[in-house]
Amino acid sequence: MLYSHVTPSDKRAALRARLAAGELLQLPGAFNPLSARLIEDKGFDGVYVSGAVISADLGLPDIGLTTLTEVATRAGQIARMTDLPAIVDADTGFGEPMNVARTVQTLEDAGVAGCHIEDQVNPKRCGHLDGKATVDLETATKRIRAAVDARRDPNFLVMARTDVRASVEGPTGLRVAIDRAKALVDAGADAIFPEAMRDLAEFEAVASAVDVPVLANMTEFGKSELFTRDQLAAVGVQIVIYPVTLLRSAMGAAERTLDMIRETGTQDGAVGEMQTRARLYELVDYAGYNHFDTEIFTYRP
Ligand SMILES: C[C@](O)(C(=O)O)[C@H](CC(=O)O)C(=O)O
Ligand SMILES: [Mg+2]
Repeated sequence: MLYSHVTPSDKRAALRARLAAGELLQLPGAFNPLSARLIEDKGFDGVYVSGAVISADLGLPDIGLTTLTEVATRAGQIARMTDLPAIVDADTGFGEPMNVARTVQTLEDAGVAGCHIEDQVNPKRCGHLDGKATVDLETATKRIRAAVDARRDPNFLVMARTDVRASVEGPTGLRVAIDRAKALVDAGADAIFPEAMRDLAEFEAVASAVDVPVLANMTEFGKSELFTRDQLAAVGVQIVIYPVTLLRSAMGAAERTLDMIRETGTQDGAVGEMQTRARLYELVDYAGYNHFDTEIFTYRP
């Protein structure tokens, strides 16, 4: 009822413990606070808050137009609705090292369990688009060091994302990505997000080169194939995100329903696919609110 009863520091400690135990964690992207409840209800390990989704939700392309305030607010709204840890996409940290420090403290205050900071130039773009440019290693490591120094909860997970694998300007390629991943771990990164890996062998090469958890981004229509949990576990990946999957699914269903209403004059044929009123009420825990007033939950299916 109302919100998660697990504190942000307990969520962070739990996330750390599971990663330290060598588990593989699956984090679907929540496109709103309600979907975070669904992710928890279905037994997932955590919730991802995607920059691409926050941008798309606002009708914007994912090219660094969103602000720290917008991202932290949305991440906080999502994080507070679930007992699961939430990891948020902090893009480039919203500026250079001093901004990164402020970003980390703001995200800590928002109650998330961790974030990732990438080495693209400002303004960034979606990691699976062509034409990306990355900063030099010194700037990339400074961002991570600033993030690590700024956090007040040592369990807040600072993850470094490197986009060099598929960048066209600046250093590029798998070898550079691996060297950079190692340098980012030396700078204090708790985990590595190697963006736009081409195959399982590339994930394996990164995972075996660093002694921190590695994240695999299973985004659709991108540069990486969609591997299964077991395939990724076998090559040493520990965190898997499905960043835009639920938004794409929901928007696909919305489009089909709109077409149906236009074509047939009614949504009746789509009702079977919809989440029922009863299920929605279950997710928002209407019944729990009877604690305050027994007249609130009067709905019977
Ligand atoms: C993971 C990602 O950074 C995101 O914002 O969710 C995106 C996902 C996408 O655009 O499909 C990315 O750059 O990979
Ligand atoms: Mg992003």
